[in-house]
Amino acid sequence: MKLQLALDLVNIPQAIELVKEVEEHVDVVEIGTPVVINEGLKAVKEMKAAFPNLTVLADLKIMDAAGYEVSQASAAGADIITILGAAEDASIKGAVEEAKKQGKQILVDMIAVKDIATRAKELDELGADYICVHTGYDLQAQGQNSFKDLETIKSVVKNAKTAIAGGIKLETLPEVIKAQPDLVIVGGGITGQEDKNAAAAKMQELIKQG
Ligand SMILES: O=C(CO)[C@H](O)[C@H](O)COP(=O)(O)O
Repeated sequence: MKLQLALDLVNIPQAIELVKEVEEHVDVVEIGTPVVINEGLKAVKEMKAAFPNLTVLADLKIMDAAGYEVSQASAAGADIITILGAAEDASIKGAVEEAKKQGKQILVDMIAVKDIATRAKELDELGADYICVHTGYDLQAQGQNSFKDLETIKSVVKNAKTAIAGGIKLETLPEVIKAQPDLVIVGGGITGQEDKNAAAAKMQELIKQG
């Protein structure tokens, strides 16, 4: 099980400073969608240049023109690129094919997918590297989470790794760990803490204990 730090509400210098604080305790650094919208793939490029040994995920949430967008994110240095599970199969195939060509990986974000079990099974067969259940900010605000959806994908997915994102905090992490995803994605649960290093360290400790 690995820990991914999601950076969403920062600019590039703030993102780099934040990673310096927690680098030793995280496995993957995510350049979040708002950062890519504000700063472009330059954010991925600068993060990879600053931390060449860290795995960098570009949270592009691709919906179309998938092969092209994966090729651009790969050229910027992303190791993992996200596409939406709601995208057409042709787009998923395009993303997977291009990622394979570039030696990169695809994480499929299940945000807004209604029939999680059926779609996860299909995405697994289409060759996704990761399938990620995700409660976005707008549904977190309504008190929702993805813990049940994680169990659902764990029961149907045969090849892909599983991931979970959306409002995970130190207090809720034990429940997530119980379901044994391959990747736990945490944004505000680390970046919103006064002592970010301590928060990331504690989370990584719990994750390592499994
Ligand atoms: O992709 C995202 C929002 O669309 C976030 O990166 C993801 O939800 C993790 O952040 P947080 O732990 O703050 O919810």
